[in-house]
Amino acid sequence: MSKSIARSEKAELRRRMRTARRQLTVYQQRRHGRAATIQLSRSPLLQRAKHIGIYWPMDGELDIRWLIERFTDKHFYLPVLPHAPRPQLRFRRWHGSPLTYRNRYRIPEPVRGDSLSPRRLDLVLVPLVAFDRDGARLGMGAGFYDRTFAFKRPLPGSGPTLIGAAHQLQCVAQLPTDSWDIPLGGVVTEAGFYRCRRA
Ligand SMILES: Nc1nc2c(c(=O)[nH]1)N(C=O)[C@@H](CNc1ccc(C(=O)N[C@@H](CCC(=O)O)C(=O)O)cc1)CN2
Ligand SMILES: Nc1ncnc2c1ncn2[C@@H]1O[C@H](COP(=O)(O)OP(=O)(O)OP(=O)(O)O)[C@@H](O)[C@H]1O
Repeated sequence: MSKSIARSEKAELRRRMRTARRQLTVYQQRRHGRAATIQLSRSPLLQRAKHIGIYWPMDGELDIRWLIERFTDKHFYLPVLPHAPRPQLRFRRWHGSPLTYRNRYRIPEPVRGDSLSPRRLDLVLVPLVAFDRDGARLGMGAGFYDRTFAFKRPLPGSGPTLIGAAHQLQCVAQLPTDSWDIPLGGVVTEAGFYRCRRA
């Protein structure tokens, strides 16, 4: 039996995982990013997808931007923070070129380009702070991805498949889940590509 993580330990876990991933060397970062990109490249899920949500890595997150160079026939989109009153992320087309605008968390965003409703993406590669084998995800704590993909809750097979992307060290024993959490359909790390049971 794997040990469960108590709800009260979430903040501490977030701090610990963010520190651990930031402390990876540049060399480890590159190796993990390349290995995970290769894992994804082999997956029929990625091969079949046309419209793919990706992210601009920050704070030691796994860097899988090589996918854009490898799959020039696919359309990639970056998350754009919502403006009140709408609480969901939008996804804007990105061709891989440098970006100058940064949002309030200092994460680069494209300022022009087609945006696509999150429902119309085929696959979303989701950044995360920690994950477990069942597809539970701990994020930065603002609930953006959960709110954006809340429409999947009553219909888990609808919309895009959500695949977490992380370093293997971000894998933990069972995370506590909340009613609003949207489970991941899988997770990719430098060590492999796991499909999860719950989604
Ligand atoms: N690369 C990447 N892009 C992403 C996300 C992510 O997790 N990773 N997001 C996933 O949801 C959204 C941004 N979510 C975020 C939520 C909270 C904080 C945050 O708390 N940042 C600071 C403190 C806040 C501040 O400076 O005002 C921190 O580092 O603690 C950052 C991003 C959209 N884009
Ligand atoms: N579908 C939703 N409707 C309303 N509020 C939501 C929804 N999903 C999440 N939230 C809110 O977002 C807050 C943060 O959620 P949580 O701690 O699970 O974020 P996270 O998944 O770690 O962060 P993120 O997705 O930004 O990386 C929760 O307190 C909750 O109130």
